Amino acid sequence: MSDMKIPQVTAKRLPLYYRYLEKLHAIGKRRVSSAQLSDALQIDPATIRRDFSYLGELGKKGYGYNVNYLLQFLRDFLRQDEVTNVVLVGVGHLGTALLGYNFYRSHSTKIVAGFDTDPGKVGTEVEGIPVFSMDRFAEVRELHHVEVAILTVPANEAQATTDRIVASGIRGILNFTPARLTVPRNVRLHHIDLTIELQTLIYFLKNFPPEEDIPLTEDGQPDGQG
Ligand SMILES: NC(=O)c1ccc[n+]([C@@H]2O[C@H](COP(=O)([O-])OP(=O)(O)OC[C@H]3O[C@@H](n4cnc5c(N)ncnc54)[C@H](O)[C@@H]3O)[C@@H](O)[C@H]2O)c1
Repeated sequence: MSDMKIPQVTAKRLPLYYRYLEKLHAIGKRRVSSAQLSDALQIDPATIRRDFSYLGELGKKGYGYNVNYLLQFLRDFLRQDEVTNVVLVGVGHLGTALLGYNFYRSHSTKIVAGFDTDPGKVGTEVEGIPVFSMDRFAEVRELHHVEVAILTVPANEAQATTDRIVASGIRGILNFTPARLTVPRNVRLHHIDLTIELQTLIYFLKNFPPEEDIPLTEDGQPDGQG
């Protein structure tokens, strides 16, 4: 169904419709008219009708659209149910916090397993997520079709761990360690360095103070701004 040819402008609007329909569904609404959708999303009703016409016979004249049906249709179309499984390596302080967070705002990403070398952690569950030994990495990765790993091991373990998980089939790494990692060209590496983020914030605060910090002249104009 998602291979259906629809104009790009329409395809871009589909997630907007989807999110709004999800809201309607959550409050128990069963029907919606193109005029109501138009009001809520600020999209011309004719455009909405045309967009939906690309998707097939979805609405009846004078009845509007069935929220449930439309939602299911768009869900299939957008494959919103498809979840990307992710693993986390290094279930320490930061790793535990991230397992607890588990990207709860996204329905499409989920940490399915943690890995650690500490025998005291292996075989336990942290925030309901099982922790495995590194020996089982390849097996668990394959079982859950995981291509993305979050790295929260100590910096001096980061490169060796990276080499190991990449050899097991990981193709994307979110690196929270301060280590500068080397990966093959077919692996995507994203680095999150909280120290640099914090220092950048402090630098900007010092050198480019927010508006409120600019001293005002007596008549309320920013000082030295003419
Ligand atoms: N804690 C923070 O606020 C914070 C913030 C930013 C970045 N970091 C970085 O994140 C990383 C983790 O920090 P932390 O405070 O959670 O450390 P931590 O020592 O609490 O946790 C590290 C975990 O990794 C495990 N581990 C060690 N070697 C391993 C290996 N080879 N394979 C798998 N697991 C291994 C340890 O057993 C431990 O559970 C560090 O590199 C740190 O610099 C931490």
